[in-house]
Amino acid sequence: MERLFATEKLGGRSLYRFQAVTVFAGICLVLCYRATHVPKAGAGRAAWLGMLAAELWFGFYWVITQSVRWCPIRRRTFKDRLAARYGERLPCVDIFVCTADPQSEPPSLVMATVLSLMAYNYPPGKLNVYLSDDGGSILTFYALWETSAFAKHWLPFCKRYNIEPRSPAAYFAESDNPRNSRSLEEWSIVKGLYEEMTERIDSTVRSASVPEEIRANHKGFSEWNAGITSKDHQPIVQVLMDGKDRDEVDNEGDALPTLVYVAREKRPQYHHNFKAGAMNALIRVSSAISNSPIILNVDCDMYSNNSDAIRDALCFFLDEEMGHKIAFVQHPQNYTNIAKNNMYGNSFNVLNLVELRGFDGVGGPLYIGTGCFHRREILCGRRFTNDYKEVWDRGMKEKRELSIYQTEEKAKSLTTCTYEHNTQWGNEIGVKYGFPVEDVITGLAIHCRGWKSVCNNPPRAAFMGVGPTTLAQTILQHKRWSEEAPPLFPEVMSPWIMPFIYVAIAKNVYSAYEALFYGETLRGWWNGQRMWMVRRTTSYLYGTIDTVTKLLGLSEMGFAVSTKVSDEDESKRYEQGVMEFGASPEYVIIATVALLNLACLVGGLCKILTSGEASSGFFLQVVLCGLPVIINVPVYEAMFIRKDGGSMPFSVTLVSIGFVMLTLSVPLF
Ligand SMILES: O=c1ccn([C@@H]2O[C@H](COP(=O)(O)OP(=O)(O)O[C@H]3O[C@H](CO)[C@@H](O)[C@H](O)[C@H]3O)[C@@H](O)[C@H]2O)c(=O)[nH]1
Ligand SMILES: [Mn+2]
Repeated sequence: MERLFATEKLGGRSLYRFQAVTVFAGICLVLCYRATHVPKAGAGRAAWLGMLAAELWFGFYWVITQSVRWCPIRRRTFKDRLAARYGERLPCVDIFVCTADPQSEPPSLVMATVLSLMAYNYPPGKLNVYLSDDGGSILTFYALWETSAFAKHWLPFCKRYNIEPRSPAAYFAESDNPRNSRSLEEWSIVKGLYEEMTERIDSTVRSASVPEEIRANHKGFSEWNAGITSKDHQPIVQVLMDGKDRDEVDNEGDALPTLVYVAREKRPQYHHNFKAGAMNALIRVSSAISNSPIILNVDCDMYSNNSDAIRDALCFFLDEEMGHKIAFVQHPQNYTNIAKNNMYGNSFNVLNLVELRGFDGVGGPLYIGTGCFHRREILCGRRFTNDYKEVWDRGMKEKRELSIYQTEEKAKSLTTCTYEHNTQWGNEIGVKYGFPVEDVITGLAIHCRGWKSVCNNPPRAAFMGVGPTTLAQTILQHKRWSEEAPPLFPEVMSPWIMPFIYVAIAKNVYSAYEALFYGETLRGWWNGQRMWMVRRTTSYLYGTIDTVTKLLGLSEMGFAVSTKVSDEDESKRYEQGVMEFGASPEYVIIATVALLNLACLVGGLCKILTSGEASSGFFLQVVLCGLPVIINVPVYEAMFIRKDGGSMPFSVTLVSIGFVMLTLSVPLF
């Protein structure tokens, strides 16, 4: 039987492999140099030990990171074969969207995501969209209620003109007129309706309350009585559209997807486990309402950009030869709002195009929390066995046994605070608890149970999201995701200098080449290097400290939701590619590191000039300080030149100068 997908090796890897192997050889030589050049006690032994540790660590890092990049693969799907074999006899799909806070995640943005997912090119009766609202907010519920009405215009419009993308926000932002001139009149009507709806949602969110006359329109509003707060409320489950209801049709008389609002119970005395907790509540709520064998989950800012993505994913799951081994199909995270030249290093081209595919070549990519199709059974903890048969017609029943009201009540009982007590939820079942990167750990656990995963990256990206637009947001995100002395180097004329120079140059030149090859700019690569430095000294440091204090039981895990909007000045600077600083400890670290490098460079140059030591091992040290100084130019600008609202606050500059003087005054070894 013809396969539903093809796997191809990514070509052109010989250059890469040459680079990886020779750099590795270089690292070995560097270590040889260390081993044969041990300074006498007192004469820099401590610094020598520090360098040795750093080089050993780098060697280890090199072997680990290169092994997953060794043989990346690319997948291609054959949707025509899927159509020929199955027609519209396709499985039901449940789609989960998570939102947490109407202030940092504006409901109108979330609704554009919801609409894009409802509009998939897929039998609507088989689609079920669930919105989890961890903010438990009537504003979000109101926005979803508006959306259920607008969907009746939007869905037939999308299908008639076969438009892409199907997020109305992204679609109308793309151009001022429709690509298909036949649709002009309808295009204007739908656009008008969309803008009016967005305006109503935004102004309701601004006023922070829903007027009485609107509340009268749907029974769901009555859930919000006076006492409700986002941290203290009963479970709420409201089916806003029922795909199984024959009378529920769009403006053309076609069936509609099911649309459900979910706010799991929250009480201050119970831990809610953030997004992982929301996902597990959704798994159970959906099992009572639609129980589809396939689950797609996206973050609220990740809209569907390719209406065929479900059919694409099914080409993997339904493939006769491999499908039964595949637990999940992960799509890369693409962002629409990447600043010029990737200022904050948030463009993941290389990650998406090399690393996810590299993982795919060795058993499957990680689960990265969004843009991922799972099989329900496997997400719920099933181990791999060769004889497992998926029940593809799950959730297909024409009629429910319970009424909608009874179904909602049952679903509510599955999302109470105590439901999971003394169960395996969050451990063996569902998404794992206790890690800020719940997604990665959950994916690894699935691999440990014997399953494989695949990475799919169709030519038209399946999902598009909003990346962080300020430095603070980026540091925060990466924090969550992670939880000089006497001549140290060989002299310029010594042959020992070769491996040092080779490792440094080959690694960086190759990484720049790779970035260019995958569509970044040189500036973008350069900015990415700066962000690596910033992240290593802030996010990962904080993450490590957090993890250690948590292990010692001194603090608890948190999940700070990243903001999806920024103020006008901030956005302007973001668009112009000007970095945004502020007054908190991470900026002190950034400024101190930058100043220290500058001080070392100046010190080193002075020493060379005054004592003519240019031929000594100092040369490499100066280069090593010089590079970070060049990379840090935007930081010096923010400290000493810029005067705008995003420049480095004077207090931060002052404190970091203090730190630098303190460091330099301590005699090292
Ligand atoms: O208590 C919470 C906290 C967050 N979220 C949702 O989780 C998603 C991700 O949160 P966000 O603040 O956007 O974090 P990011 O760093 O952008 O998320 C990335 O990293 C997370 C792990 O740290 C993954 O879960 C995400 O899928 C991945 O996109 C959003 O839709 C939130 O609404 C909840 O539902 N409940
Ligand atoms: Mn996000």
